[in-house]
This record gives sequence, C-alpha cells and structure tokens, in this order.
Amino acid sequence: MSKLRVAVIGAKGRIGSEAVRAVEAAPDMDLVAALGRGDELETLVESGAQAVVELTTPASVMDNLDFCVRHGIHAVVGTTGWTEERLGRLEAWLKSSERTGVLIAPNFSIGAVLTMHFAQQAARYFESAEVVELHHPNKVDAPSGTAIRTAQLIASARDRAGLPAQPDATATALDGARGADVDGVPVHAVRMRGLLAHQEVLFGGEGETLTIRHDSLHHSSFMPGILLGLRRVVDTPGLTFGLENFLGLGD
Ligand SMILES: NC(=O)C1=CN([C@@H]2O[C@H](COP(=O)(O)OP(=O)(O)OC[C@H]3O[C@@H](n4cnc5c(N)ncnc54)[C@H](OP(=O)(O)O)[C@@H]3O)[C@@H](O)[C@H]2O)C=CC1
Ligand SMILES: O=C(O)C1=N[C@H](C(=O)O)C[C@H](O)C1
Repeated sequence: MSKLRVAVIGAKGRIGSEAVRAVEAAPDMDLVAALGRGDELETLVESGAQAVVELTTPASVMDNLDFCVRHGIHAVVGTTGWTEERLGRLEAWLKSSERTGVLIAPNFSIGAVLTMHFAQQAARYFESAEVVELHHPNKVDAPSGTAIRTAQLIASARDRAGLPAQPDATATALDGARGADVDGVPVHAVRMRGLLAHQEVLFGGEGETLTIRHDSLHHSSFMPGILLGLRRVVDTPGLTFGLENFLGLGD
C-alpha cells in the first residue's frame, strides 16, 4: 500500500519539529515537505502532499487552511485561536471542496482528551466548576485552547442539566482575579518556567470537591494523536472538531 504523503507547516516550532520527527518515523507515512515562516505554500502542491499538519500561530492558520482546502489537501490542525466566526469560514470553504477533511484538535494528547470527556460527564453533578491551565512561559495565547474547550463543554453540560449560574459572592475584585469568563465557567492561566502543558478541572458540591488533573510532560505526548488524526482525516470529509471523534468518545 502506498504511504501517506504528509507535510508539516510550522516545522521549526516546538511541536512542529516533534511532528516532523514523528511523521518521519511513521512506517505508513512519507514526510514530503516541512515548511517554516516565509516558505511558499505552493511547495505543498509541488511535493504532492495529501495531508498537512498545521502547527503555527492563530495569525497564520486561516491563510494556510484556505490554501490547503482550495487545493484539496487534508489538514490536521493543532493551532489555537478558534472562534465561531473562524469555524464558520472554514466550513464554508470545505463546502466547496467536498472530499477534503480537516481535523481541529484543541489537544492531541489522550490524557487531555479524556480530561475533557470526564469533565463533561462530571459537570452536571456539581454546583461549582473552574478550570486552571498551566503552561510554559513562551506560550502566546491565554487561556489555552484546551482550557477554553473544556470550559465550553462544562458549560453546555450544565446548561443541558438546567443548572443555575455558579455561586460566587465576589463583590469587589482586582482585574483578572476571578479569571476569564468562558460561558460562565472561570478559567485561570498560569505561565511558569519549568512547565509544559497542564490542566486542572475543579468541581465543588456540598461538602466535597473533585479535581481532574492532566500533565503533558513532553511534546511526545501529542504525537500519537497527530498520527491518528492523519490516518483518519483522509477518509473523513468536512470539519471534525476534537480528537475524541476519532477515539470513539464523541457524542
Ligand atoms: N493541539 C495540541 O495538542 C497542541 C497545540 N499546540 C498549539 O500549536 C501552536 C504552535 O505551538 P508551538 O509549537 O509551541 O509554537 P512555536 O512558536 O514554537 O511554533 C510555531 C512555529 O510556526 C511558525 N510559523 C508562524 N507562521 C507561520 C507560517 N505562516 N508558515 C509557516 N510557519 C509559520 C513559527 O515561526 P516563527 O518562529 O518565525 O514565528 C514557529 O516556528 C500553538 O497554537 C499551540 O497552542 C501546541 C502543542 C500541542
Ligand atoms: O501552546 C502549547 O504548548 C499548547 N497548546 C495547546 C492549547 O492551547 O491548548 C495544547 C496544549 O495545551 C499545549
């Protein structure tokens, strides 16, 4: 069977460089291009790439995906910064390229995907829920894409269960002291030398708390998810949001 022809965009970055190595080592894939900032996207076409891994920045990702979708190149996307407006634009592009698949994964690590899944399950049983994400100090966005997605999933589960707003008597606060409000769920971001990517989801009910914690200790934690995404996205046209959909954990 012929190997999947894969390109990485953002190939010199922290996770992109790890993805280059993972694709090179995968027996069923050929790395046909590794693009950094300033490299021509035409290289993707010239190299015959069938799928790309997109690991750049929120400022670059839309142009890169526009190009890929227009050229029928499937994409596995880890870059953050997704809004409803951006997702809507991407879905409109995909309608004009019916066979192309795009996977956007807020997090490729199995532990982080399970954290989101378990948090969604727990959410309806607790009055209070807050998310604390902790990352390396070179991260440019806050809160993390994973934390935003986790908070959104918790908020939808609370909504479906008919839970009221969370109890919080705060009457005065310094800016940011209660974190960012994501659909009514406070999200706190820590940036600290020595960390990589970590998250705690805290739930509180009468007389008890539940904490779900996940730690990515190395960028290798994201690689099995990226490779799985590549293998599946080529047969999954349209937009898939979240690796859980390829792990049998989707709704
Ligand atoms: N979903 C997941 O599981 C994970 C997602 N991420 C996300 O992936 C993204 C990258 O993270 P990280 O590797 O830490 O960041 P880095 O800053 O280390 O890497 C980003 C790379 O992309 C390059 N780049 C920027 N624009 C372009 C472009 N238009 N074309 C080609 N290359 C470009 C940058 O170049 P330059 O340095 O010149 O700007 C840099 O080398 C972030 O959004 C992060 O949140 C990270 C880890 C896991
Ligand atoms: O920038 C990072 O490092 C990470 N970014 C993603 C995010 O924002 O959720 C995934 C993971 O947390 C690592």
